[in-house]
Amino acid sequence: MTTDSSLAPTETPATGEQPLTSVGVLGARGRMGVEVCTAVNAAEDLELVAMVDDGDWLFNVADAGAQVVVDFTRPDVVMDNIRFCIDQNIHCVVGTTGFDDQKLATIAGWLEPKPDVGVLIAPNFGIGAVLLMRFAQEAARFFPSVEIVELHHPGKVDAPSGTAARTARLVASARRAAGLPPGPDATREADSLPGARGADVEGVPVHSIRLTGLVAHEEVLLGAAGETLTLRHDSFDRASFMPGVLLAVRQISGRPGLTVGIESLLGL
Ligand SMILES: NC(=O)C1=CN([C@@H]2O[C@H](COP(=O)(O)OP(=O)(O)OC[C@H]3O[C@@H](n4cnc5c(N)ncnc54)[C@H](O)[C@@H]3O)[C@@H](O)[C@H]2O)C=CC1
Ligand SMILES: O=C(O)C1=N[C@H](C(=O)O)C[C@H](O)C1
Repeated sequence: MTTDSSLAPTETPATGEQPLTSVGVLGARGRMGVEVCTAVNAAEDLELVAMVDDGDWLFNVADAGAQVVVDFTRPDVVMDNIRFCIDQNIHCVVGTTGFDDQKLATIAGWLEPKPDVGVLIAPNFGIGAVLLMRFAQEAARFFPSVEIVELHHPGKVDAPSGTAARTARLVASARRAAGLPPGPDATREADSLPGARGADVEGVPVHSIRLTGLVAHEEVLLGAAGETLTLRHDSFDRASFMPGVLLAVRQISGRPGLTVGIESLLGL
């Protein structure tokens, strides 16, 4: 195991005499699951011991002795998977989206009697996306207008994206802390078609685009008198998420309890 936060996906820390960390992947046949299995297989300090997808026996991960489970499944099944892992004393690294405060509180409750088990839930493992969220949070109080556009492949099951929802919440919270209204400074009252101004996440409009050819992209547009600032992140390939996923897999056993986002792992 390493605490090295170096993020090159192909870089494998020297293992010496250290035992391998056993990893199980849930959603192993999905777009992200396939990529995670490849990344774990390529890491010399990790061992892929179980690949589970819909219809497979979930106990496979426990039977195979997984110490860490990585979940990239669906918002409607992920809570059951996390509950199972906690019950089995297996650490959990979760990329699946769809978490609100209530679900996070439920997981924290499940973890109470299990002080050694770690669950990390990150709406985005891409380093650039994490930085985009941080930059948006920093910029929010300087601009009266802020809107978010997220753009994804058409197979995505949820909208808005978990990343966009979290970005909006972080922006709204930064604005509240500065004594500002959540934004935007434009009205929705004259909209002739419902939805024309996007979804409202804590007062921040979020617009979702689904387009063949895209992978995962987000823009935060901020406006003030006579100027705009556009922050944009693009994941052109799912490989972009793997350094963050592997970092979390390597660190989770040293981080018991619930962690949201990989910011703290990156020293942010
Ligand atoms: N946090 C991050 O950085 C990222 C998060 N995601 C999120 O990850 C999730 C999965 O995304 P994709 O891989 O694109 O979806 P996908 O639809 O390609 O894959 C999901 C897989 O989960 C499987 N599955 C469904 N129910 C299951 C169950 N009960 N047990 C085990 N496997 C089950 C499906 O059969 C499928 O193979 C989504 O919520 C997405 O938003 C995606 C990319 C990056
Ligand atoms: O489904 C995806 O593809 C992605 N999902 C995550 C999200 O909803 O934010 C992360 C990234 O945007 C890719």
